[in-house]
Amino acid sequence: MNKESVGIVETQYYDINEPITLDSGKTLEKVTVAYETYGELNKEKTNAILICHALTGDAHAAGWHEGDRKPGWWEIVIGPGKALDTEKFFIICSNVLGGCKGTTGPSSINPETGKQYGLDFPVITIRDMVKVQKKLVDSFGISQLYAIIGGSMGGMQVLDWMVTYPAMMKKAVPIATTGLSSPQQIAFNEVGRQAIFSDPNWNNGNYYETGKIPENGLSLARMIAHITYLSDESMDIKFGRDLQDKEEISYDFSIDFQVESYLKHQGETFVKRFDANSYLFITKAVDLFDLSVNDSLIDGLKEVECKTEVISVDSDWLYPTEQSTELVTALNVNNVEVSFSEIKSNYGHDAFLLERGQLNHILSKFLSSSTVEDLMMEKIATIKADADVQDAAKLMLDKHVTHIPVVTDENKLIGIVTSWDLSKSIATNSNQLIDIMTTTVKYCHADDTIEEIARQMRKFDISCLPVVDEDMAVLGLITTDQISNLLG
Ligand SMILES: CC(=O)SCCNC(=O)CCNC(=O)[C@H](O)C(C)(C)COP(=O)(O)OP(=O)(O)OC[C@H]1O[C@@H](n2cnc3c(N)ncnc32)[C@H](O)[C@@H]1OP(=O)(O)O
Ligand SMILES: N[C@@H](CCO)C(=O)O
Repeated sequence: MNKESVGIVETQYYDINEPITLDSGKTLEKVTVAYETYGELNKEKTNAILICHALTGDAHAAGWHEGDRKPGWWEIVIGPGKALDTEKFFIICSNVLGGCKGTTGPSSINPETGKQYGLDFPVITIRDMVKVQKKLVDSFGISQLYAIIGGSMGGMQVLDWMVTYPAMMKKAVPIATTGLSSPQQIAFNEVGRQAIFSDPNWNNGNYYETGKIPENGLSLARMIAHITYLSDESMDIKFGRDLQDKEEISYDFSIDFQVESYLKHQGETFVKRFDANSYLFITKAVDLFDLSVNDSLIDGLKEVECKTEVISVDSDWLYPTEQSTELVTALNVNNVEVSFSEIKSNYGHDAFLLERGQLNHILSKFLSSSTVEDLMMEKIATIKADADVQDAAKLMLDKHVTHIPVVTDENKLIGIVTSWDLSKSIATNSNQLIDIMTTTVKYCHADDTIEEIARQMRKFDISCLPVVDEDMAVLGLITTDQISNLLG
């Protein structure tokens, strides 16, 4: 285990205690979500980052499960000192709805029958996966994520979050992905599904009790898909035309080339870790993904509010760079603050799982906070000047805060009341907020730099500043604790 790792971790489980209505109109009465977290959630709950996994990933993004020979799938970027620095951020990653690694999916028990769902599991969409993730995020009491990040199908979830819950994140990073699945992407998924359907062991999805799983079909599906995750160049570098365990070609249909052996290995290891029915449902969700409205991604992304970094891979022919630049264009047209990076790699699509240096560089640059807007708490408690001191005290206890901006009916800042002011009220025996609140209140703007306001806060020895717009309307609060937490 290397010293930048989060170390030994365990998957946890969250039961959603209400039915989930899906895009199809069907309902899942009971959903369990498998998830892992790394790092600490700060007391303002402003440092959470949600990681969304790709097609066959799971909640185990970083660290080690006891006894495993490999760490989580994104160990290269998650951990102390890495881009997703667990000394600053609270990282959450959950297994998707429909998966087979702890979250409810076709291999889970259907409460209505007491048997595995199989094909009785409803068809799900990326939005349904996101809906389930939102319930998990809500369960932590997080009202806004600092960022949401994911590659491939994980990038689709990121984009869906940006559209469905636009105020739920400050920053988003969709990687090696698309706003809608192309015919070629659907075609590869369909070939994989047909491989599973054609395996007699698949038995219309009823194989859990027969003990005979559709290994051949699932393995073939993975071999086909795996080719699309590589590039011609990387295959050439890895294998060339080298022979596997033989000096000469054998003129039969046994394995001659290393690449054949490699693909066989990829297929064989995959069937040990993945459920064939999950593969059907999740690839279907990918195929159905389409954020365009009236055939337009510009219309589809018009609700997006957060700062976005779109990342592609130059050798990715499955989710080519053009699909990322289409996203960038659509976000630009919608006045979203968007930046774009193309990873230079010969790995192909899977580069988003492998290119440690470039990913750490791009992600840490994008995630580092430079303006008040990046760090401030939104959706904060405010109070009117005609309230009494007891109302303010109750609000502070309820919301676990020590500073409340005092505002007019139009939400304009006219003062601030702090826990210190409340003690003044006892000393002076005054019950009206107006008598004890501070009216010469210092404030800042969303586009002020963190350095600038940190200097101001030090100079005036204050630990909290209201953030206002040009009309003095309150937008949020920023505290010295948040600044020191997230700047490290
Ligand atoms: C969110 C997520 O995406 S999670 C899911 C990600 N994980 C996967 O997709 C798992 C399968 N995919 C892979 O292994 C991907 O290629 C990656 C990106 C994860 C890893 O890539 P790389 O480190 O370049 O590994 P590579 O593609 O060379 O595969 C190495 C494996 O092939 C095996 N292999 C290499 N050459 C041969 C060969 N000639 N014959 C047989 N097996 C071979 C290695 O022994 C190794 O096996 P192991 O994984 O069981 O240890
Ligand atoms: N190889 C990764 C990426 C696919 O997009 C996976 O299997 O999830």
